[in-house]
Amino acid sequence: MAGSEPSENQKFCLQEVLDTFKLCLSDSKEVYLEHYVAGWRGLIKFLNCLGSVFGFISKDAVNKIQILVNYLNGENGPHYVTMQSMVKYELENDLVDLTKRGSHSESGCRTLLRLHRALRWLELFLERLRTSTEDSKTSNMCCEAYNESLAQHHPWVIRKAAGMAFCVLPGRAAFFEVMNVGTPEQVVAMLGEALPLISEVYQITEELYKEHNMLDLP
Ligand SMILES: CCCCCCCCCCCCC/C=C/[C@@H](O)[C@H](COP(=O)(O)O)NC(=O)CCCCCCCCCCCCCCC
Repeated sequence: MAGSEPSENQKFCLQEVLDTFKLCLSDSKEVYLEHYVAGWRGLIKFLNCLGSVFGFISKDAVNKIQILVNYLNGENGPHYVTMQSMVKYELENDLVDLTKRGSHSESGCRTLLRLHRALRWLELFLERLRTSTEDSKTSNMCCEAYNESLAQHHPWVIRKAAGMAFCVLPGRAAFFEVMNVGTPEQVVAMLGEALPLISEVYQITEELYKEHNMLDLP
């Protein structure tokens, strides 16, 4: 179960994240929540390696992951096996605040939407990393990816705090080392393998939310 994944403070390994994203899709292209959440847990490990400045980001992500894990392990767990079944179940049972925050402010659907938007940031950032050169700045790549995605959903104060955190990101070489893959060439190759997987999971989720008019859940 997702709840028994290795803890967030263990050493990060990109291969592991890649493996969990590979497990995310069923034959019929449904997204397994258990593996999606495990993928995020792996990524949070990375964030935790970067230091306490990123604590406020990792805290929010961990909190959201925990909400989903609680549903998954709860009495209605079988409805939360895939994103598709979760959406169906929560909508059919009026468990989602659709226009303004009310009694379902922690629905699975709205919680997952926050992670989904962050996955777009990840996709854009990793693509920049993959095509970067030795003198590229991780802080610039991260900031550009953020402005093109998540920033549009964040209030000024969060954007400001995120911008400050980006400034202390390690340089490209140190960043690649934390990824724990091998030489920069090997990192780039693995990013090339990971990106299509992440991108497919993102697209499927995006379509699902669009189909149900849920891309702006409060
Ligand atoms: C590597 C550098 C990491 C930079 C992370 C970039 C994302 C910046 C996000 C800033 C979020 C700030 C925290 C608060 C957010 C919430 O307000 C906001 C809205 O939630 P609400 O509607 O419940 O209020 N929450 C969110 O948008 C969810 C944010 C989740 C962020 C997860 C970021 C995980 C980063 C993992 C890094 C992995 C890098 C891997 C490289 C191989």
